Amino acid sequence: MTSAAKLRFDGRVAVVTGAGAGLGREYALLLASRGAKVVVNDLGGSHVGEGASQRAADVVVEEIRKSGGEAVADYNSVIDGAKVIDTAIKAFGRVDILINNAGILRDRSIVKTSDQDWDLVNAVHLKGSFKCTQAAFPHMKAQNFGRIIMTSSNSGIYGNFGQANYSAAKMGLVGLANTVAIEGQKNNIHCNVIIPTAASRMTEGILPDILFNELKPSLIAPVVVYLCHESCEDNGSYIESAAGWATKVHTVRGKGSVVRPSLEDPVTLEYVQSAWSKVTDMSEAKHLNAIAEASGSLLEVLENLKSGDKDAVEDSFTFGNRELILYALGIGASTKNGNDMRFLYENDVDFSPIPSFFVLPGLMVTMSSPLVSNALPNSGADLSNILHGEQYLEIVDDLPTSGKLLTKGKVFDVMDKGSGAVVVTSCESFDENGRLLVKNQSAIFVVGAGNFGGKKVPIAGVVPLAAAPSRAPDSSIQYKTNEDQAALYRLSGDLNPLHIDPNFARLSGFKTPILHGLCSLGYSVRAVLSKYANNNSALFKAVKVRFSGPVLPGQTLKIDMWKEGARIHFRTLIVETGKEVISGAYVDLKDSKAKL
Ligand SMILES: CCCCCCC[C@@H](O)CC(=O)SCCNC(=O)CCNC(=O)[C@H](O)C(C)(C)COP(=O)(O)OP(=O)(O)OC[C@H]1O[C@@H](n2cnc3c(N)ncnc32)[C@H](O)[C@@H]1OP(=O)(O)O
Repeated sequence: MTSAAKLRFDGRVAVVTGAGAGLGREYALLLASRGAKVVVNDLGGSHVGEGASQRAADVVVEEIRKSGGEAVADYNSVIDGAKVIDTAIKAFGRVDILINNAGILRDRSIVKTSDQDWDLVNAVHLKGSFKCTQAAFPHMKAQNFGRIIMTSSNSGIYGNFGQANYSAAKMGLVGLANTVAIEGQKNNIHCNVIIPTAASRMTEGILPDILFNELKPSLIAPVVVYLCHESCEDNGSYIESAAGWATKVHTVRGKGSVVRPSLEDPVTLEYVQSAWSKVTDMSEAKHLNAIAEASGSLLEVLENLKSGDKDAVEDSFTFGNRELILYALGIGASTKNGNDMRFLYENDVDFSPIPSFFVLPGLMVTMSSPLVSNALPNSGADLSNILHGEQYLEIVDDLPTSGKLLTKGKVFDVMDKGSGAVVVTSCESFDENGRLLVKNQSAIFVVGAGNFGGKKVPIAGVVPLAAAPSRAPDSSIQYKTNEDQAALYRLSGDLNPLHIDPNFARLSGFKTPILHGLCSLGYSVRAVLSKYANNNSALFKAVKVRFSGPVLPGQTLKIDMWKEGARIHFRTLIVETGKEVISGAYVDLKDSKAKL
């Protein structure tokens, strides 16, 4: 990565503040060595802002002149920015580059920070940079060229104990740069931020020796001086640099969440609490380039609230081999069964997802949002009173073995069943190309939340159960679940403590933890697939079940099946007790000529 021509600054005039030592001195020397005429500004005070001496600036000017460069000294405080810039105009007739570098430290913990400590640090860093920039700006505008650097710090970006005044000033400089960059854009005036970590009189005693020795200002200077070159197109960038390394730094914003159900609703504390994990989720954080993008996305939020889908939520779901295999293990697939290898080994030629895996995106959206509790007028729903009542899953398009799905979910129906309320949610999951892959419809039985005067019967569109034929089952398969089945299954995403924590299970009215309904569903789908589809996932179209009774981990499931054309009716019983736990259920298979 070497460039043929040396980058030059001939004809350019640069003002470097605080150039008597450290970083500023390195900038001044490098600029001068590449042909720039340099104003070496330094008040010559101590690093805590005491005293003044012309020596610091003079020494650097002398150094530049000895090497054949052109430089003048300026001893003004940066707070008198007009005077600093005037030095450049008087000596060289123009100003092209301004590196706001001067700074002091007055470290104190917040309680001990005096007004004077606060004012002085902010005055030198923030006001000084403002005053110098303000004075240089009209000259740059007139010549249609300018390069301005603001010096920030990780102390501002991340905070640092004992540096409240300095942190505030350093973050203030980021804000100042943001606006100067916008105001200068049309006149080719670029303003960028450097976030240096350098060994200097300000960092001595703060950084460990081994690091301090490696943080030479000379290793940062080329990065900053490059930002000042006419060929550098960055404007409004924050560049962090240290020890011969540099990176761009971004602010990012999460995807966020609405914190009220609709435009007509107020924001309540409880709603905020229920949405908090989404508010603080940074997994889909993005950098925004302009304030217009920030306000534009707010308008979109308002439009969505206005468009009426007040209970609509969405979430992303990422999966790959690991998730598919973990799920298969969670519903009892085993390497002992050769035909299960396609679900357990990513290098198997027929590696494929067990289709019931795709209940998970819908489950995750439903459980991670306040959809269900917001659907109920009085009593809310929480993990202690919800049971999975029914599930419908339909595969719409070919299933991938990895990807990121966007799932949109909403409340579809609410019923008052007396002993409880039933909330039906419907979710659609799309791949990254916007292709609809699966539909889920779930009925959640909220124990004790009935009797609110609601209707009892479902609206059209709630997928009905289907009674099994009255003859004896055509076939049956038994699977013994493991004592730790729920402990394994929960790793696929449903972390409801009802399935693992004995105390929580008692709170929910069960003697011991019960198995996830979707785990029993997975076992049942495996039975149908193995008996009627040779474990070929591509033949699976849809499944509908009602969870009519709880299953305990360790119990044996018996799946009775009846084949009626492409529909396989089934029920699932517990062998040890004879109780039916899945009722009115069926799997619809695709025509057997479906592509494999
Ligand atoms: C995607 C989102 C997923 C959300 C997942 C939730 C998180 C998960 O971690 C939770 C779980 O996995 S829980 C485990 C799986 N589920 C179960 O074990 C529940 C088993 N079912 C029961 O115990 C009872 O059916 C019971 C208790 C549900 C109902 O029994 P009863 O109170 O005795 O009701 P009953 O008198 O039989 O019937 C009253 C009316 O309610 C309807 N109904 C009954 N069972 C239903 C069920 N499972 N789903 C939906 N509706 C149901 C009946 O039809 C009846 O209505 P109507 O009077 O109109 O005929």
